[in-house]
Amino acid sequence: MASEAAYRTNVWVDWCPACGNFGILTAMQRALAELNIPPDKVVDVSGIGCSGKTSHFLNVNGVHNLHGRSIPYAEGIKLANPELTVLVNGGDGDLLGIGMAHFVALGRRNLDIKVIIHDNQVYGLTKGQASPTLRAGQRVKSMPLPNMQDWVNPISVALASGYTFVARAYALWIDDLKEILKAAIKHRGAAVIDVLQPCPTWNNIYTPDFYKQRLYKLDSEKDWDPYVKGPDPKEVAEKLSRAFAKAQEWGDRIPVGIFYANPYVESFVDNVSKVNPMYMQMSPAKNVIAKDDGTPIVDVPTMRAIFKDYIINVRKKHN
Ligand SMILES: Cc1ncc(C[n+]2csc(CCOP(=O)(O)OP(=O)(O)O)c2C)c(N)n1
Ligand code: SF4
Ligand SMILES: [Mg+2]
Repeated sequence: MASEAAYRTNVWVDWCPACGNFGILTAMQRALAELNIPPDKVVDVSGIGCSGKTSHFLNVNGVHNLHGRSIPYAEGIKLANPELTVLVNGGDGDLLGIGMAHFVALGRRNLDIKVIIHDNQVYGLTKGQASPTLRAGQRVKSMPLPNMQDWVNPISVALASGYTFVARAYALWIDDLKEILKAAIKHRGAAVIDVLQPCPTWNNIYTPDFYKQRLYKLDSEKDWDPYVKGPDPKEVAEKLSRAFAKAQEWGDRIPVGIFYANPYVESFVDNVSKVNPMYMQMSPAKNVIAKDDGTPIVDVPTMRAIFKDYIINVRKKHN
């Protein structure tokens, strides 16, 4: 097993004291260490926000990207080099506000990327405005008036978008979060973990005390089993309905754990491999793109040969 320290950078972690992001960072470092994934085989793409700084603090390849655009950037990385473990760390504003369309599109594609939502219900970096996960009528301390818009439920949106691994965790329950992260990373397909993350600086509603009184683990429910056991549409429908029903619980009791996991849906990489059987051996990152003198290599005959049969079959089907 690699050591947790191998995933730490020597950059000063400048989040506020007691910020829930510390728990998320530690859980990620431990999960990667326990899975023994070398840092150079992992990429973390993050957006803009306090959460966006994660890519500086996790010792893997990192991209601190444009606000809301981490998912398409991560998709490009994964498609160019499908052997990498690709993580996205973003805020609730970054992923469910400005970046929402990309969030939905990733679920639909089921591309093997792990999205970690730092869900603090505020725009932390810009001083505590309401984010898309703050409920209507709520007013955190920097808001002059209560929130006029209602929330989006990240679990319901993820289930409806087609994510094949959907979970919620709590940033201060580091061991549980670590285990969920490990399961998400091992899952072949698009995964999302909505991490409830206290922001002690701006969010005076969703505090550790609030969560302590309400959170319960889905695992503790009798007969809770979120994993689909086979490619049976009836079972899929039943597991999805249960997950949707659980996602509506947000009050005196708030569930955390894995809501839904379906390993039987083909990932986008599997689908691309069907179109191009040489994809894994010849993914874009493996291609030599220039000669020693810098002249670009465009190997049209090889590409044509790879796609010929596929194109003939498609034409036959549509003629
Ligand atoms: C295109 C663009 N619009 C707006 C901003 C301003 N901005 C910076 S961070 C942020 C929101 C951060 O909130 P969230 O994504 O929830 O992250 P947190 O700070 O809470 O971790 C906004 C609106 C920006 N940087 N770029
Ligand atoms: S503002 Fe909130 S989310 Fe940002 S670092 Fe401080 S406590 Fe964390
Ligand atoms: Mg936020």
